[in-house]
Amino acid sequence: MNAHPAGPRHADMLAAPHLAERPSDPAELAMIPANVWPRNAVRRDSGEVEIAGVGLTELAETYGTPLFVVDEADFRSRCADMLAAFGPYGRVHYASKAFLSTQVARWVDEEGLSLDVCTGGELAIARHVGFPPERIALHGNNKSVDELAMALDMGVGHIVLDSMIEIERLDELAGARGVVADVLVRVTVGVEAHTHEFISTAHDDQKFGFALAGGVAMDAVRRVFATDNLRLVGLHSHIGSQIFDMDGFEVAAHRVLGLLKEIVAEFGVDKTAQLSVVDLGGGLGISYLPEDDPLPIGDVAETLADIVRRESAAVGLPMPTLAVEPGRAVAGPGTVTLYRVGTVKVVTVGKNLTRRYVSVDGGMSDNIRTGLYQAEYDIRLVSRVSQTPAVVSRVVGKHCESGDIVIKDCWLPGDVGPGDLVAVAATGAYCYSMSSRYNMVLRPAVAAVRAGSARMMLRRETIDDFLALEVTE
Ligand SMILES: Cc1ncc(COP(=O)(O)O)c(C=O)c1O
Ligand SMILES: N[C@@H](CCCC[NH3+])C(=O)O
Repeated sequence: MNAHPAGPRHADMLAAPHLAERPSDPAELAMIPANVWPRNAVRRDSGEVEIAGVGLTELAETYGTPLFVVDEADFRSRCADMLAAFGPYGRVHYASKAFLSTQVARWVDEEGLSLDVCTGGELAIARHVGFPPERIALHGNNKSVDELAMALDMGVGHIVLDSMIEIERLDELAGARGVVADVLVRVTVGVEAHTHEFISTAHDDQKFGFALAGGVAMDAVRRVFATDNLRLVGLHSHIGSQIFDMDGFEVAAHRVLGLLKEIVAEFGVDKTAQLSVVDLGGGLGISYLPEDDPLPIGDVAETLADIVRRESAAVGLPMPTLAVEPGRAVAGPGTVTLYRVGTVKVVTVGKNLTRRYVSVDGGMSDNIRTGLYQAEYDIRLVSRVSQTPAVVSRVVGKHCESGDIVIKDCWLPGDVGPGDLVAVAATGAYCYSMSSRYNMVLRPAVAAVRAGSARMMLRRETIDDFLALEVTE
């Protein structure tokens, strides 16, 4: 039974026509969907939500809001799941762009994963914690001379080549140091992954890698073989992000193995013996909404391994080492962003049509994904439960931008108001790491919770941090 009067229901559904039916039972709004929220998140009998035994109200009081709350055991268990699933076939590199801090780098190391970095900054964090360099891979479409030199000096495991200029640059740098650098060639396989345009990376018209089309990738391989100081150890492909459908990986593997066959045919089995890695990149999707249903990671690993085994057999090559680079699937689900509600406003947007704006104390500076990709999230009132019927709400931030939307349309209890705590789930990937200083809003703190206690991972930014950059005469 729907407890809300028919008129307003009609009105607010019109304001958000794509939203699912109004939850008829307030308990539905109070639930914490296990497939979206951190593994150790539960709602207590008191109504408050806890993560790993620590109440979110207490966390807000201790550290302030907005606050990223990281369930450490969740992060570590996803590393372990990845290793269990892919370990038998090869290697797992955590894509640190999703979220990196010194503590995260240590967790990744302790859990036995390798680490992908894309910049000197990410590399520096890895170096700072003594991450074993042989388990680090360096990516990036525009690595500077300094970044390449730093990677060589650290002795990283391999570097993923992305342009002809970079091949020359790295060859020279390696030669000057008297070392031979292990490299992968990043191949753009021409696949449109079923994802947002800005996060799909293997269609032809974009900036990453060497195109298979027109023989560009093969030319890059030839150039690498012609150098004195580079050793080609594998091929790399990354087709995009937040992918649920394995078809894109199948096409990618087919094309990468096709190229491998060409390489072996041209250079012979002996000269290509070291060429043993096929890296299919990252992109494994996660549940942002309760209805999202990605394949279990074990099934993903088996499917990818089957594809690579089949495709290599088809071209008469042995099964290569399969490498993957998940970022979101490791870091995403174990973190929530905790906000405090500041204001609520009901705005008339048409005849008999209103929209309710719930403003929180963060916004596009801590989560740009809604604005950039029209990303959708699950949000819950976490400081209490409410018996008030659900109302369509738009959760917005505090920035001077009408596009500063955290959640475009969602159901929240009708009495959510100033002082309430709400939390947005699955914000562990690409939220803090893509955060900005817009409007001089301080970057949130990040706290880790584990077995009933909390500690700071990254403190909140301060005005003094801003002022420290200012150069005064
Ligand atoms: C080369 C490469 N590897 C790995 C990743 C990680 O992707 P995801 O976080 O979707 O697993 C990315 C980002 O999409 C990437 O560009
Ligand atoms: N940053 C994107 C994905 C691209 C990641 C790097 N290639 C996201 O938030 O989904």
